[in-house]
Amino acid sequence: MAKETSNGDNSVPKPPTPSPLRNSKFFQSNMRILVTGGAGFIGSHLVDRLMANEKNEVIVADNYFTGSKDNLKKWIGHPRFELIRHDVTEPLLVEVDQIYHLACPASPIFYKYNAVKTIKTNVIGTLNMLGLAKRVGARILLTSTSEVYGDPLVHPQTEEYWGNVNPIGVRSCYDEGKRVAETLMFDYHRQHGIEIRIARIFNTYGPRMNIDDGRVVSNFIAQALRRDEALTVQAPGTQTRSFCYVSDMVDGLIRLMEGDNTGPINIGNPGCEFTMMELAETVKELINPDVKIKNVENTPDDPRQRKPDITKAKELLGWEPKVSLREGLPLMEEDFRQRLGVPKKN
Ligand SMILES: NC(=O)c1ccc[n+]([C@@H]2O[C@H](COP(=O)([O-])OP(=O)(O)OC[C@H]3O[C@@H](n4cnc5c(N)ncnc54)[C@H](O)[C@@H]3O)[C@@H](O)[C@H]2O)c1
Ligand SMILES: O=C(O)[C@H]1O[C@H](OP(=O)(O)OP(=O)(O)OC[C@H]2O[C@@H](n3ccc(=O)[nH]c3=O)[C@H](O)[C@@H]2O)[C@H](O)[C@@H](O)[C@@H]1O
Repeated sequence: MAKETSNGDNSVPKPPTPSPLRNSKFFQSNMRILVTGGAGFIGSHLVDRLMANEKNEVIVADNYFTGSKDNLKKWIGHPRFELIRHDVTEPLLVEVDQIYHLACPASPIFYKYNAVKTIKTNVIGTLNMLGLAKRVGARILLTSTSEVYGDPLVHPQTEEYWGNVNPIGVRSCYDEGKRVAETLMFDYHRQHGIEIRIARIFNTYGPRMNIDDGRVVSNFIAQALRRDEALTVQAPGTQTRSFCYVSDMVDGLIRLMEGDNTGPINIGNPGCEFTMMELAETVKELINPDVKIKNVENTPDDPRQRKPDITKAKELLGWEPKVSLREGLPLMEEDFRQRLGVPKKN
């Protein structure tokens, strides 16, 4: 027997009818949102913000490589929340309206640990999430990175800058991986009409970063709080980063998802550009004036300068960061003190 079709010519199958429960009392939320990598640092803060809206139902898919259930413990068991142990390099079948695709190790130590897996996560993982978005008609946001600009020759970096990236270096699994992920997003958008959003995130810090994450802010705070450790400034110490507090970042990501622009859009804090030596001195001043600072060797291809031009974020999203580094560091210090069991002396 011929299949019933939408246009009567037997070629295009009719779309499935929505579940009869869709409009019943059992269907409570207006928006079902998937957050991949939601057990990680930025992801768990994003989940907190999304869960604060009672109209949202949130599903987290994470393989716990760098994330932890601990970051989500207040939501486990909540009727609007689900947590799935899942690796995005495998397909995932869930019915959702929006996908925040964050899954990917972010600290250089962790993304270099298994470089092949990192590139698979960026490429196959993003393909899988785009396939899901296509199947269910969901809008998808990719958390790309300022690392797509490589070791930038333009300062500050605008979204139009194509970057200066080593395609065969030790960081390539991450920065070239994210560049391919951006390409896939745009190809699915052009070819299949998928609604996409791309955020280029610049160095973000805050509570819940892994204590031994290896990134500079978490390293310096942990070193300042642990006895007999020095702040390890990697050579030459004049390299810069611009540090964005996590609540500002989450606000920017949600505005991008909710708005009308595909991006890519830089989200970061240009007001907080510091050299690594200046950052070490600020941590010393604010957290432990007795801590020593020592120079150590750097790793290959470390970008020498980085600062976002956020004109687009301001104009298109009405977004700009609010939290300065001097305000953000003490908030992170408090969280690290609790987790390390180092109370503040009065
Ligand atoms: N924090 C930053 O400064 C920064 C800057 C630029 C871009 N980003 C991007 O933002 C996202 C989140 O970064 P973060 O700082 O929260 O890092 P994070 O390492 O804390 O979180 C990443 C999460 O993804 C999960 N994950 C990794 N590989 C996975 C896989 N194959 N399948 C399922 N889950 C997987 C991890 O377990 C973890 O929970 C990443 O995509 C990262 O590239 C972060
Ligand atoms: O914002 C981004 O786009 C990217 O930024 C970071 O990459 P990176 O800037 O190299 O992050 P860190 O490892 O925190 O290094 C920042 C700087 O601090 C220096 N550093 C790091 C650690 C340390 O103990 N001491 C130190 O001086 C590094 O040499 C580097 O110059 C993140 O790790 C990436 O996930 C993210 O995509």
